[in-house]
Amino acid sequence: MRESSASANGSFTSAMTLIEEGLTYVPKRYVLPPSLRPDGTLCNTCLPIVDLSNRQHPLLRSQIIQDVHLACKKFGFFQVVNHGIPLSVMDNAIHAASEFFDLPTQDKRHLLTSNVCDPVRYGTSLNHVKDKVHFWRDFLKHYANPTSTWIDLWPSNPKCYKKKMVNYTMAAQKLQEGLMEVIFESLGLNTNYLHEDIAEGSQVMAVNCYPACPEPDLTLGLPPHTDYGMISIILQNHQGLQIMGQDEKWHSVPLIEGALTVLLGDHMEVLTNGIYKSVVHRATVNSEKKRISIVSLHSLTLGKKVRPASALVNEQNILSYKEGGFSDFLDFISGEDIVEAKYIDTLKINT
Ligand SMILES: O=C(O)CCC(=O)C(=O)O
Ligand SMILES: [Fe+2]
Repeated sequence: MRESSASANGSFTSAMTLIEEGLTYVPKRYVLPPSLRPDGTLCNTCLPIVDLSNRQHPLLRSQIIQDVHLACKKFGFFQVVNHGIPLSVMDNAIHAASEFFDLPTQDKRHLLTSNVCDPVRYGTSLNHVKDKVHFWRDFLKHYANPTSTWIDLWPSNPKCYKKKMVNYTMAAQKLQEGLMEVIFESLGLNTNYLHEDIAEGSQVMAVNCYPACPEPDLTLGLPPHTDYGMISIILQNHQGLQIMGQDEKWHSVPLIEGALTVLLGDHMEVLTNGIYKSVVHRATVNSEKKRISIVSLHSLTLGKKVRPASALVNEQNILSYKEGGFSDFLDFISGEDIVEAKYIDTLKINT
C-alpha cells in the first residue's frame, strides 16, 4: 500500500520525517495527476541576468534600466549578480535554515499552525490540514521588516538562527529598496515613488525545505503559482525553481554562485496596470539533495493598498486592476485553495 505509517488524517507529518523514516516511494497523497507532474520537457532559453555593479554610475545605469525593463516585460523575472550581499551572509542564512529543518519535529512543533495570519508559521505542503494533494515541502514563514518588531518571535533553536538570518533579511530588505527604484525607473516613474511605504513595507520570509524525494517525477515541491507581493527575492542552494515563459513552457532557473533571483508578484502587476505581469513559477524536487530556498516577499505594509500608478493609466492602457493589499491576500488564502483559484484574478477589472 502506498501510504506510510503517518497518513494524511489530520496529524502532522513533515516531508523531512518521511525521509528520516527511510521511505523509498512517495505516499499516495503526494502523487499528482499525470497532467500536473513535471514531465521533464524544458526550454533552454537564456534567462536574463542583470549585473548591478554599475547601478550608481551616471552613464552605465541606463543599460541596467533597459535590461530590467526587457526582463520584466518578457519574463517578470531576472537574476541579479553583484547585488552587494556578501556570499558569507547568504551561506550563513542557508545554513541556519538547514539546521532548523534538521531539528527533530518535537522541537519545531510549537510553531505549527494553519492560521495564515500568524507572524511565525512552521508547516508542510501548502496547508497540511486543507490540501487535497500534498506538496513535497516543509516551510517556516516569518515576518522580518522591521527587525525589532518581529525578531523575538523567530525560532530560538537552532541557536544561530536569529543571528544568521537577520543579517540576510536586513540585506534583502535594502536590496529590495534599490531594486524597486530600478524597476520604477524602467517604467518611467520617479525613483522615489512610494519611497516610505516601500522602506516600511512588509517582508515575509518563506524559508522552504525540499528533502530529497524518492520519486521526484510524481510530485512537486510547490505547484504553479504567482507570489502576491511587489517582488520576491530568492536565495537557493540547489536548482529546482522553474518559471513559465510567454511561450507557456517551463524554464529551469540555473544555479549561479552568488546570484539572487527576482520575481515580480501580483501587486507589481497591479501597480504597473498590467505593463509588467507576475511570473508563474513552481518548485521541482530531486532524488539526491535536500534543497533549501529562502524567499523574501515584499509588499506594502499590512494596512496599505497597492493601486495602479496614475502615470501608467491612460487611453492606451486603461485602468485594469482594483487596489489590493497584504491583508486582502491573507483573506484570500484563508478561504481559497490556491491550487484552484488565483489571487490576481480577484484584482482584475473585467472590461
Ligand atoms: O523554492 C523556490 O525556489 C520557490 C519557492 C516559492 O515559490 C515560494 O515560496 O513562494
Ligand atoms: Fe513563489
